[in-house]
Amino acid sequence: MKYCNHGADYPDVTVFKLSGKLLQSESLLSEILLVIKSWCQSTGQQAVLVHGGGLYCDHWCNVFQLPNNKRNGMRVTDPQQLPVIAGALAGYAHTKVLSACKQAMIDPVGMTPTTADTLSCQLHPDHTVLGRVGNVSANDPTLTFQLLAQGFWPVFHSLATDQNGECLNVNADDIAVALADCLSASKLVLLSDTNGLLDAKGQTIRAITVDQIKSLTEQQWVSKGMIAKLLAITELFSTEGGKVAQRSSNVSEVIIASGLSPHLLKDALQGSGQATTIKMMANVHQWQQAEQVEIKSLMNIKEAQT
Ligand SMILES: Nc1ncnc2c1ncn2[C@@H]1O[C@H](COP(=O)(O)OP(=O)(O)O)[C@@H](O)[C@H]1O
Ligand SMILES: CC(=O)N[C@@H](CCC(=O)OP(=O)(O)O)C(=O)O
Repeated sequence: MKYCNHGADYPDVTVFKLSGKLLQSESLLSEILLVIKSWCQSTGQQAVLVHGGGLYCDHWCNVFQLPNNKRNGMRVTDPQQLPVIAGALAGYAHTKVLSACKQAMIDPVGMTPTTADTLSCQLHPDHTVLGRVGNVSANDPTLTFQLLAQGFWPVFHSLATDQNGECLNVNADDIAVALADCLSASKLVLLSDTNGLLDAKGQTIRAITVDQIKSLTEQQWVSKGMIAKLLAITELFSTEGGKVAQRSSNVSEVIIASGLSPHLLKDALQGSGQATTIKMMANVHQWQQAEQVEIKSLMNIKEAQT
């Protein structure tokens, strides 16, 4: 990555991704933003927001009798669907988030992921199946850093353009991961509608390491968007000689939590709530000892597999 480890002059950034499911109540959304703001004030972190809007795409595609198909949580996007999807993501959902920021006394600046070449975007490698879906990677954090330095909160939607200026639909989790990489964020927080990754009994798996992700995505009880989310996270890390090695990104911790309750989010950000934390450390026992984390449910999965 081009812009990693760029030294102390740059802000300590946490990227927060808001699922489209959290945008339905503007008052809930602004309460969530207040929790994020207060956490940033107490930790010295600077927030960059990314939002989805999948449920609005579903709704408007149904209204206009357009197809509504997904593969492992990724929307299959026909060219004829794009204007509707663009309106849902970069118009309807985006405006809702900007407006909730105002309610929370936050100064937002709305951003397209490819504005000022922040991210670069190409047609997805699986485009023969997925259609007009994009794949993003880190490129130039300059504008985002300038906005942060001036006290603004950059807010990204997930509609991007490729090198020819063609519009592509990108999964918002992928945007969040690429931004975390681009901004050398120390944390990535993915806010959805479940208390993190749930096991077969519906209990939160509180701690996993990145090298366990692949086998988790093969479990029957992990499906749909959770597969896309977990696979997106692996992009921040790489393995070397069978061991997990951190990629050039700064991210050391990813949290998957619910954004449906400000109270639960507060706990999750303090590391004490019903949420899943994904760390790079390869040895889960080491981590358990180091952080006194309860990972019984995860160990059950491992036992069941052996
Ligand atoms: N094991 C699991 N734990 C939690 N959620 C899961 C699991 N398996 C499937 N899911 C589904 O994945 C969804 C989250 O993915 P997605 O719908 O893409 O969310 P988002 O809107 O946050 O991107 C959850 O709402 C849930 O329905
Ligand atoms: C390619 C792809 O899957 N794009 C997503 C973009 C929106 C999104 O990711 O929204 P949520 O975070 O609310 O799920 C979609 O069309 O639904």
